[in-house]
Amino acid sequence: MSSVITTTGLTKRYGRRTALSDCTLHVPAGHVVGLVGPNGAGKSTLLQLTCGLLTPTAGTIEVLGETPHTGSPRIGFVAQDTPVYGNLTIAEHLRFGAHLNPGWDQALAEGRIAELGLDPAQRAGKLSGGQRAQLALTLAIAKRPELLLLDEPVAALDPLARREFLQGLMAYAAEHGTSVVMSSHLVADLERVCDHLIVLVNSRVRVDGDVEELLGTHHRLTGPRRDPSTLGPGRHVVQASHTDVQSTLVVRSTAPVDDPTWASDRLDLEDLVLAYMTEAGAHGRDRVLEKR
Ligand SMILES: Nc1ncnc2c1ncn2[C@@H]1O[C@H](COP(=O)(O)OP(=O)(O)OP(=O)(O)O)[C@@H](O)[C@H]1O
Repeated sequence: MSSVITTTGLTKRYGRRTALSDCTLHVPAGHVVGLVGPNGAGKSTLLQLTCGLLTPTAGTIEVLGETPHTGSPRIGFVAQDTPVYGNLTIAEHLRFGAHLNPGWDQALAEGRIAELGLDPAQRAGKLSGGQRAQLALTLAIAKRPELLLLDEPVAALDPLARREFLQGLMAYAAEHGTSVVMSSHLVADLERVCDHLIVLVNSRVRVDGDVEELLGTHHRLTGPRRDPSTLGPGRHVVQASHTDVQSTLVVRSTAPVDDPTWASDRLDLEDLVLAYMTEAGAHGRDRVLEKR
């Protein structure tokens, strides 16, 4: 499977602060990828490295087969603060986009502005936060990029606008074969649209995989209290909590857990992400339980 983003040992430090550490990833082409993690985990840093706005401190990154550089017409990037020019009208933004981008699709841009009910003569500075986000997305997709990078694109949108935005994005990506990487804290939204998930915690990649496969291999086990190390080989305990009498584990395992004293449930994506975030917060390290 071809990759749109390949990183090896990718590390970014700002002075003494490490924003991204030893990150090795293969983001498959033609997918909608969710990028999640707590505040400060390194999501924006990874997206900015991907579009060439930042350069690595160590390690390598290749995007669409080349070293990323700013201004690439092959990459559309919508930053977290959805930058637009307050004094320019929407129509002027579109003209600016057409001037800068050889593959600019004016009909797509105008059609989207009309669908959103926005007046092309309106100055961007007078738009609401959600409307600015929609304008920024329109500018990014009208470039007809091969890869679309969106940093918390739905944060400013109301629930209905969010659903419409995500449905529109999926339809667009499927129709044009565009790869999308989208960061968000709204994991339930991502579960509806993403088929690949990356979880960053404490500057490190904790999960990188196909959503279906992740949901199929993670389980919540509940049973009488015991030491999780009795689970056997090949089981990665992501999160463990105990009362006096009961243990609850979130486990990653390819083989079924055949001990009948455990009750096993599937997780949704939000539970899965929270398990990785909670465990990292509590212990800050992996706990892989292998029987020797
Ligand atoms: N320009 C900068 N100078 C110094 N430190 C920075 C800079 N940008 C980010 N950082 C630090 O790098 C770390 C990762 O930040 P980043 O913005 O990538 O996280 P994030 O996962 O996108 O967070 P959020 O969900 O809050 O947007 C944080 O500790 C942040 O304080």
